[in-house]
Amino acid sequence: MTPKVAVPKVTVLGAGGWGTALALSLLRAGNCEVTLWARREDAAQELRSRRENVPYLPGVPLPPELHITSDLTQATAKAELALAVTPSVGVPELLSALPHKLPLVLCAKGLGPGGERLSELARAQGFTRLAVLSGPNHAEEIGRGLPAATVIASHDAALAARAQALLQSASLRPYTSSDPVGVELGGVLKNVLAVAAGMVDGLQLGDNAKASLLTRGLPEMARYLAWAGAQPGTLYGLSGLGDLMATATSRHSRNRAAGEALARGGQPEQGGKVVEGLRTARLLHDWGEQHGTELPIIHAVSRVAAGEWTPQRAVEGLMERAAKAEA
Ligand SMILES: NC(=O)C1=CN([C@@H]2O[C@H](COP(=O)(O)OP(=O)(O)OC[C@H]3O[C@@H](n4cnc5c(N)ncnc54)[C@H](O)[C@@H]3O)[C@@H](O)[C@H]2O)C=CC1
Ligand SMILES: O=C(CO)COP(=O)(O)O
Repeated sequence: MTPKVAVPKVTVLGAGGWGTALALSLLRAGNCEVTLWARREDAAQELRSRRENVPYLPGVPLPPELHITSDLTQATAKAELALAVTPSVGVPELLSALPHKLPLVLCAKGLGPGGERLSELARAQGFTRLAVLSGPNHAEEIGRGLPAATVIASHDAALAARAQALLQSASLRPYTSSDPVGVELGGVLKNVLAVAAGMVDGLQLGDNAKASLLTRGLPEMARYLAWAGAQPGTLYGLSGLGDLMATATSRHSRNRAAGEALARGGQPEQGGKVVEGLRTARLLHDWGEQHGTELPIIHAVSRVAAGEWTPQRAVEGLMERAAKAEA
């Protein structure tokens, strides 16, 4: 009799749109058993009974083999790997409830309460096996199995390769990277520029304005990434430019839609869905002031999001800056 080979178990922590899409991606890859953890038992029950994530990923069936629980101990007990996919504000609480030996792939695109990288928070809490996953990946498309690429970055090459092997499928192509700082921050900063792009859409300023704004946003991203110690080329990969292109132009992007709503005088956050770029804009704005670093577009988004400037005032402010060379 051939001995039974244990199937690896992977848990996805966070049952919003992105957590659900990643759980489906792991199932499609077919190399592990997958558990999806929801913070609230009523949400877990709803997912189990409807077999659909109606609030966050409607129209995508959840197959019967997807385990769903709100019991964190049960979700992580036998997991060889966990994907942390709550919004960034929920990450500190999640980390404090997890065993430090659990290998973690951080998938949120936001910063900690004091502007820390989420991987910095995790390391400070005692986690040693850490990776980040980021790229041009709208949950609405990945959830439906449309083809996409992403990046899994870690100083722990074996962990990045393992996560890559567990996620690689006909519809998702994960690359590995040894620059977790650059990969994590690309997804964080592009959200702010996506809000700005949404404002351009809302104000109907045209394609030239949007291309100019996004291109001039890149040096702002580069300044922050350089300060954080990222490798310079990472900004121009999938997790930087790639995600910026996807988010700033997509009908799916909550960040872009939030900017559009702000420009039209509406509410930026709708349906309980997280808009990371609004909070990130303020944290980066504060960092820029502290370090004397010019971040004019990020600064403008932060002012508009805080209700301190009108979107028109932000445009004037950007257009009336002193003349300078492009570099
Ligand atoms: N939606 C997308 O296409 C993508 C999202 N991301 C990032 O993934 C993270 C999660 O985003 P989504 O899944 O889209 O969010 P979502 O807005 O679809 O859902 C948020 C989920 O998190 C839960 N939640 C809220 N606060 C929580 C907390 N304190 N602790 C635990 N759970 C909490 C909510 O109940 C809900 O299930 C964000 O950082 C986002 O930027 C990254 C790539 C793609
Ligand atoms: O990060 C994303 C796509 O890569 C999702 O962007 P939004 O949060 O703006 O929807």
